Amino acid sequence: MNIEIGTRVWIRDSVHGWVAGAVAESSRNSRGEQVVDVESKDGKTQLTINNNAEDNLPLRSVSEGQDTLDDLTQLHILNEPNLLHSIRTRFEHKLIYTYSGIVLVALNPYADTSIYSNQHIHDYASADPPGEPHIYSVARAAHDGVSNAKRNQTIIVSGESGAGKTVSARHIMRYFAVAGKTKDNNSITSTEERILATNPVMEAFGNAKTLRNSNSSRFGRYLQIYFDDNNSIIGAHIRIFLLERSRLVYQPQNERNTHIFYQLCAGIKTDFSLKRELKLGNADEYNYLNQGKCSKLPGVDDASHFVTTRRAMSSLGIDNNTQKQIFKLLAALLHLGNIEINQTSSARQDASISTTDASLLRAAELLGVSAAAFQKGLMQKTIGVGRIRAESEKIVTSLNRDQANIARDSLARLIYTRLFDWLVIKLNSTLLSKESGASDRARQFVGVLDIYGFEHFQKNSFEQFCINYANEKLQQEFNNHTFKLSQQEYEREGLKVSYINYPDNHPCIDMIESRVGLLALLDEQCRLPAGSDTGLRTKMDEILRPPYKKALFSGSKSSSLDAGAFTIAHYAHDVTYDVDGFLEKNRDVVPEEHKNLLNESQNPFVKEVCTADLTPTTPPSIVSTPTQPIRTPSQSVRSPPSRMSVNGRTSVDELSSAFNKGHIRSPSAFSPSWPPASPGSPSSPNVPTSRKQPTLGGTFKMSLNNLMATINDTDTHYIRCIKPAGQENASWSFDNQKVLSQLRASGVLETIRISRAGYPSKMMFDKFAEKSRY
Ligand SMILES: Nc1ncnc2c1ncn2[C@@H]1O[C@H](COP(=O)(O)OP(=O)(O)OP(=O)(O)O)[C@@H](O)[C@H]1O
Repeated sequence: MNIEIGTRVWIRDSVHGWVAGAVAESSRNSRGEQVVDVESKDGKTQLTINNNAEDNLPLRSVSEGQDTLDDLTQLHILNEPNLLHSIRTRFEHKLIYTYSGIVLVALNPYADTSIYSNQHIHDYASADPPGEPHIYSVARAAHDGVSNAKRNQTIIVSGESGAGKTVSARHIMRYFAVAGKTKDNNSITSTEERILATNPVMEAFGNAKTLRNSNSSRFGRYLQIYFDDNNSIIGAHIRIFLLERSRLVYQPQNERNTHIFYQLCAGIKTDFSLKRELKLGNADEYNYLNQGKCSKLPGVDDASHFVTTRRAMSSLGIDNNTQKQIFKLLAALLHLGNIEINQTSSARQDASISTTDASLLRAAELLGVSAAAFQKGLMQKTIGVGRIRAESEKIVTSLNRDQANIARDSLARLIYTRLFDWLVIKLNSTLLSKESGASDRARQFVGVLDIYGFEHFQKNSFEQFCINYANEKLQQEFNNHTFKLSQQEYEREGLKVSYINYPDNHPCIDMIESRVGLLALLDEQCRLPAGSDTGLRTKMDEILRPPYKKALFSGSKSSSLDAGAFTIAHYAHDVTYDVDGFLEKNRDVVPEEHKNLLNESQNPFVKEVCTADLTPTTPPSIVSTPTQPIRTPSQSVRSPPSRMSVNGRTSVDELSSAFNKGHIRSPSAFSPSWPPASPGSPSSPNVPTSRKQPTLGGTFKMSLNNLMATINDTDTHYIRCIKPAGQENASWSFDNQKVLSQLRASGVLETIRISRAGYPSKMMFDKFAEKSRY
């Protein structure tokens, strides 16, 4: 390969990612390799051209209009810097959406753009929709898939925290609510109103202020919107994933608990009777709300949000009385967090709680349990020797203060998770009721998946592992889909491409979920009487290293990390995890005392939420009509229908069945016991998990596979949200490095790699002919 003088190229830059340059000089070294001097705004850079010229010195697109293309696959020279440059140039023109083949890249402007009016929806829903990329064109394509092709659709919205997933999902939901109406009659029917009302409710209970986003979703959600024969919306169904529970009892500096608690404290200030009944004060009086030191946020009116949440709950069939019961449970949690746990002066330093502790009395009253039983339940743990067959085989011991604090927090987390799951079941029963016959009329659905993006922090634990595992599964689905589309396109064009070597992340998924994979090893340790995190780490070295040693699994790369660290080479990034706490979180066992306490409650609502056999609503089982693939807004061809049927079981189902088998645990499949607990503490009884007892990792795997089965039966549309601004979230700000790392992690660049494996450059024939004349 010889690069000529004058060739316009990109060179790597540590600050900007890539900078533009041109080859100024060229020579050969003693090995015969070409050496070039590239001139850029920063001066001259010398580079040796080897076999990786495409990566070292990518060519710059210079043709007119290439830097504002609305579909990046039309780039004459498809490479990372050209793609970045185009996205950036469009963003500077205030164009936040760009197609990259089957993916809509959505940049968060952190500013009002006035492109989401009802008029815009009608325009994109019309017979002659605008060609400009928009989230509404993706929604439109999904709508067409349902109404014309009669196939189920999924819109996968992904991206890092603050990238705009929730806002995008809201826009998609609004599109469906408004698109079916005429321009003159925009009145939304009660069905659509109810679907939109799920947003304030789910966000109040599942979103929180974090450092990265003031309205961060602390769970994943798959919302299925159902259509009847006439293509009218008749209802919806929500599945939830991975609710973050640690936030309930602990918030880092400048972060908050879920919004509902602050809304409740602010909202009942003028409702004296409710305030008296709940005995609640200001949010900053509660340990579970004040740790982040931002219980009041400038510009946020929690009281008015409370009104919105209540109104939304009412329209979803949660009447005032039930709302009051919910608030009582929330208030009980706040009082629970304020119980003062001391230690006795005895040699054993047992935990002690005063019988007159006001918070204990209030929490006990609101939960409908006797204060004495409550006090006892928080200070003791029951352990058994071997398999417990009789009461007499149980040993009750006292906890010390730290252990009692952990027990108290784990009870709070359990109650909140159950409440969240109960709420989802409640909403689902209203969104698509069997009684009204709506579920029988359901024909197709559009699913909107709003899921957390890939995570790699300084310290990564079981939570990050689960999230990244979920992202691996989605990436695999994406790779297969993109690969199939490329093949179909080549076939259509009559091109013979015998083999495309695309990057397949199957080995990584296999390492996690195969019969001797990481999850199996984890479950095995959980079932061993002497199982431990270090035991797991040793097993991983023995079993995972040999087959996967090269790229996928390795011990810690950094000597500063302890022996518990291990690294997985994920498709997006290498992530080093800390094995500490994996067993504990995977077991997620509820202490005997907590089961007893909740079982003895005299409050019917507490019993219903915390101990009853929650029977979840299931979405109608609908199989997509096998038809010819349809086209996306960017003219890509959809994947052929798969033979899998829609799996009606929800994540809630799966854990509920675990519950039915006699284990009181959260029915949310993805609500692991986030916070680390000290070994041997009441929340981490070092008892082996029985074979029948489902583990969180196992349930998570099953739920992910169910989700994948659902998605695989649908035509998929991808929205990759990108947060282009730095930490301060400034409006219309674009940081090259930040965008690049998100493009890499989101799989947008993966499509390029797949394209490169086949025919990377695409040009219309007339353009090609014109260009070739020179
Ligand atoms: N299309 C948009 N136009 C203008 N502002 C936006 C847009 N999308 C997102 N934002 C802004 O960015 C903020 C964060 O967006 P959002 O809550 O949707 O992020 P997210 O990806 O769902 O984050 P998380 O994973 O933390 O839930 C919003 O509150 C809003 O201020």
